[in-house]
Amino acid sequence: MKFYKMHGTGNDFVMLLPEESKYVESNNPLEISKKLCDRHFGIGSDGLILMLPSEKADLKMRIFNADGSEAEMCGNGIRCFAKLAKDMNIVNKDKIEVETLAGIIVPEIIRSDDKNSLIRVNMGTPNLKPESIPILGFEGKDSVINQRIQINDKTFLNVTCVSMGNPHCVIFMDYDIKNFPIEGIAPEVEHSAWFPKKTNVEFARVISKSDIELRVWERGVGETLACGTGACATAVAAKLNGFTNGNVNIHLPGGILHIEYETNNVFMTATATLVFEGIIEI
Ligand SMILES: N[C@@H](CCC[C@H](N)C(=O)O)C(=O)O
Repeated sequence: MKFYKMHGTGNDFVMLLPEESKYVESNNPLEISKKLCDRHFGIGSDGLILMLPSEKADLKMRIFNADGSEAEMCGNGIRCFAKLAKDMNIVNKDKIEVETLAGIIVPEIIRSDDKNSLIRVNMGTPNLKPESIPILGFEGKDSVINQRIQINDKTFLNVTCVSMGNPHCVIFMDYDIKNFPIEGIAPEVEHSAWFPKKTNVEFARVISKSDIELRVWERGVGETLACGTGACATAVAAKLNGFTNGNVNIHLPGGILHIEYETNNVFMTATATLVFEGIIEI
């Protein structure tokens, strides 16, 4: 099976074109994604992305995490998706509509060469309703902003929850984020009873009105070098808390994602890169 290995700021994906995607879709995508994403016995990636025909948009994207679970959306993945679709002549325009489980998302290629493209994505409107994230324990409330949450023996003092189609639990802290023991703490949040669909977990430190340092523990993956929806959720959460303006640079281990959030829609701008292509027997 032909595949393309791509990354967006270090968040890496195995990407398939429509013919291979249709095959995988009808042959247990959960198991195939676990196999392809395995860093020792497979190609190695944070997720598997399928490119499929759509009745509602130019194309449909399905994203499977490395553990085989399906997610609603992937911000870094959709930039890679747009680059691959244009470079492989699956679409013949720079701005495309992509059907996802989080609705129609619109990436636009700003500039491009063989390996790298700069892409701006209209990521849609963030949803703050507790039942949409979903988070339990806040029934009847409009949002979960700057809340104190207890998980097992740990108390998180400033938690803000945002859905970008997928769930995000943003925890602000004044801590040396680079040395934060994320592996020992984040899984308890991801799997906590507060989040019936589990959650992505963001550990954020506000550097200035326009810059945030971030590490992300992704649902179904573990720590990744970057998370597009996580960066958007963090930018929204920071603005709601009054920490930042609408235009922020999110500094992640894999690079910088630029996020714009004024009123309704969130826009994300960053690169998408083709690493290599190959053939694997499945
Ligand atoms: N890396 C992604 C998000 C992928 C899905 C996530 N792990 C989930 O389960 O919601 C991004 O760039 O947004």
